[in-house]
Amino acid sequence: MTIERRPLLALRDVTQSYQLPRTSLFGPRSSFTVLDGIDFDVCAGEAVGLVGESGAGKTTLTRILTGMERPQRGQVEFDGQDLWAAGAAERTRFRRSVQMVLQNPRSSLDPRMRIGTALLEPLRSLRIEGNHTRRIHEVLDQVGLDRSALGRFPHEFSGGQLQRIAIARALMPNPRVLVADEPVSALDVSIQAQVLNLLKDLVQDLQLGLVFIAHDLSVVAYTTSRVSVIAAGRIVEVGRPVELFTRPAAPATRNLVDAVLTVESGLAGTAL
Ligand SMILES: Nc1ncnc2c1ncn2[C@@H]1O[C@H](COP(=O)(O)OP(=O)(O)OP(=O)(O)O)[C@@H](O)[C@H]1O
Repeated sequence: MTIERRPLLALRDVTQSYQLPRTSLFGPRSSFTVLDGIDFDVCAGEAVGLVGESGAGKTTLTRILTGMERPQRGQVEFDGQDLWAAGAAERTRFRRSVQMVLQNPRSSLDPRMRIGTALLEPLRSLRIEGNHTRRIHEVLDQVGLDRSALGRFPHEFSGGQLQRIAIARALMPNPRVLVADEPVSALDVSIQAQVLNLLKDLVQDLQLGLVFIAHDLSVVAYTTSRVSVIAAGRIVEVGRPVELFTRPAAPATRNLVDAVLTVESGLAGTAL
């Protein structure tokens, strides 16, 4: 018996291009295709990875996936509904349901705002009503932070704790999908695993969909069960991370794996 996969969030045949500036006063404007026929999805309780060289299109894909940019062609589907064809109520539901975790919590959290206020902020901006204090306590428990954090400022926390706070902030609207763009690359290696384990636990416990973008292939392999490789705006390979990274088929995947091996052999050659 085959179990039907029902994606929570999906891109279907998404294409995006940008107009380039004219090279002469009356010359034609040419365009640059950043994403070309992209299919990408995530189900509830699933962590999927997105890897690709710099400039491959990851940021643009993320902006479209989170509704920040409208694709020129193709669909963004959330819970089976076309985001850009949906009405205002559906759009609002989407904005609450898909949240981002950014790379550097030191720059994504306002240094002058106490943590309690920072956690309330998404509820205010998304006009979510209810018992906010109870919600804050619930979310602090989910990310393993003490309530004493609420009255403190960002500079009083370590990088790992701050990323927990940033994850808590993303969880406040009770999303169904988290999109994490390099969530541990600004952290010490020793605490990266703690944040990755937290994300993995949240995927299981809350049945979240997680889209995980990172340069570090070992981090992607640890966190996700399926990876898409993007190169020059196209998805060139999809598979289970360990298989993909040990037996890459697409040249772009091979390049990513070779880049890791080059760095590792370079490090092995340095006298520490
Ligand atoms: N608004 C824009 N106008 C023109 N070109 C753009 C625009 N946004 C992105 N690009 C180009 O599209 C390509 C893909 O960019 P994108 O930022 O999505 O890549 P990326 O994979 O996220 O790279 P990185 O990992 O370096 O952030 C790049 O060549 C970039 O210069």
